[in-house]
Parts: sequence; C-alpha cells; structure tokens
Amino acid sequence: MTASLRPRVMGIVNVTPDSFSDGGRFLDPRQGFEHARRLIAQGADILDIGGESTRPGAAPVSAEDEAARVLPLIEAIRAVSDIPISIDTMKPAVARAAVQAGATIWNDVAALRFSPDAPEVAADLGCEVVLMHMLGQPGNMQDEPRYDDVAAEVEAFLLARAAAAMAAGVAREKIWLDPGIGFGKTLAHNLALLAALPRFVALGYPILLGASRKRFIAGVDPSADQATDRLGGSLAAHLAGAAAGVAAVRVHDARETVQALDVWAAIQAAAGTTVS
Ligand SMILES: Nc1nc2ncc(COP(=O)(O)OP(=O)(O)O)nc2c(=O)[nH]1
Repeated sequence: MTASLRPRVMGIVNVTPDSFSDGGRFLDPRQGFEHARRLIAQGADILDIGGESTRPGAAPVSAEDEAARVLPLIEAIRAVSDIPISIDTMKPAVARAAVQAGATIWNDVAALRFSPDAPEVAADLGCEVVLMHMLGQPGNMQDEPRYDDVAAEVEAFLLARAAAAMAAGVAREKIWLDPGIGFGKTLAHNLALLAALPRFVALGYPILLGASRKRFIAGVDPSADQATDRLGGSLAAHLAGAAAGVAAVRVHDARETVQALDVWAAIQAAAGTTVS
C-alpha cells in the first residue's frame, strides 16, 4: 500500500558455493528457484541474481561457469514472473546472456571497470546499470583501506564512472549508483558512507544500498559474528537509507525488510496529519 513512498526491495539470490552469508544454499537451480519464489512471495520488488561471490578470497569463476549458474534460474523465473531481475556480474558476456534471458538490470560491483568493453556493452544492451564503488579488486580491497575523505572520494568515483558510462552511450536515466558498503572500507568508512547517504541521493541518480548482513554490523555489535545474526543491524542501515531517500535496498531478508519499510512509510504518510 505504501510501496511508492519507500525504497524498493531487491532480494538476493546467490547461486554460488561461497557467498559470505548464504553460500551454497541455492547453488542447485531448484533451490535457487524456490528461494526466488519465496522472495517474491515476501514482497521483493526486484531479484538480484549472482553467480560469483564478491567477498575477499572468493574463488574466481569463468564466464561460462557463471553463466551456467545464473541463466537457468533467470529463465525459470521469467517463465513464471515479470518481476524485474538484475544480474550481479562483473563480466560483460554474462550480463549480455542474462539480459537476453530476461534480466533488465546489470548490477556491476566493478562499475564497468574490469573489462575494457563493459561500458560499450552496457550501452548496447540498453539495460539499467548499477555502478558500485569498490576500492581496488575483491581480492585486496580489505587490505588496510585508506581514504582522505571517504564520502568525497566515493562520490567522485561514482560520478566519474557515470560519466564514463554515458560517454560510451549509456542513457543517464538508466544509471544507478551504489556506495559499495563493505567493499574496501573499515567500520568507520562504512558508517561515514551510511551517514552521507543524503549526499549521494542529492547527486540525482537512484541510489542502491546493500548493507544486508555485512561485517560492519559486527563491528557495532561484536556478538553478531554470524552473518545470519545481523538482521537488526541490516534493518537499521536500510531504514537510514529510506530516510535518506535511497531508491532501493539489496537484502537477504525480504519479508522483514518489507515490513520495516512499510511501517516506516506509514509513519511518514501520517506526518503532519491531525488525528482525532
Ligand atoms: N550493487 C551491489 N551489489 C552487491 N553484490 C554483492 C554484495 C555482497 O553481498 P552478497 O551477495 O550477500 O555476498 P557475496 O558477494 O559473497 O555473494 N554486495 C553488493 C552491494 O552492496 N551492492
């Protein structure tokens, strides 16, 4: 009822053996499909399908293997639902195959940097593109990350990547930006970026925020050493995103996030009303 007032919820389906919080649970296409249907039933507005873990130390996956993981699932979902699907990949070939199979968003944690032809492929596909900030590469991004001003540097990076995408022919209205929580950031960096979300929203691009189950939450609550013990912190970060005006949040726990955002939106809708 209040979906238009709140960020959209992007449900995560990691078809990988080694994702940090749910690795291996959905590697089997049937399990991935059941999880996708569960997320849709829980109110997810978008599904983000990923075939390669982006966490530090994750095993690299060939384009062929990554495509073999994600394409059957995208096709199966598209056969039963028209829900928007994003493909979480750094490889243009996988993005192209996924869009041909029915994905409508290319979610690239590398912001079209890791392949020389990525910006041109994104323009050719004509799909929406998420450009996310990552410091360096997944393998070394957490090796003592340093910034002079993390919010300013992430902003400059995102604007430069948006300019590169537009120079290659990607339409401005197709571009999303994402500060990349956990991708080459300390606890302090992540908290500073979350506090600076209004600054990113003010850039005039839809902002995607992915804080779900991430390690920074354990930095605030050391008892949450298991990724699945971080729902409260995930909801807190995504509510901060809603208050800042982000366009979507990327989550593992769709039902709880939808409920939290709907209550938040209902409170916003009640603001300024006189109730007798
Ligand atoms: N745009 C965007 N994409 C992302 N993809 C993966 C992860 C990492 O989370 P997860 O998919 O749960 O883990 P893994 O990469 O290990 O599969 N985080 C983001 C994010 O914050 N933003």
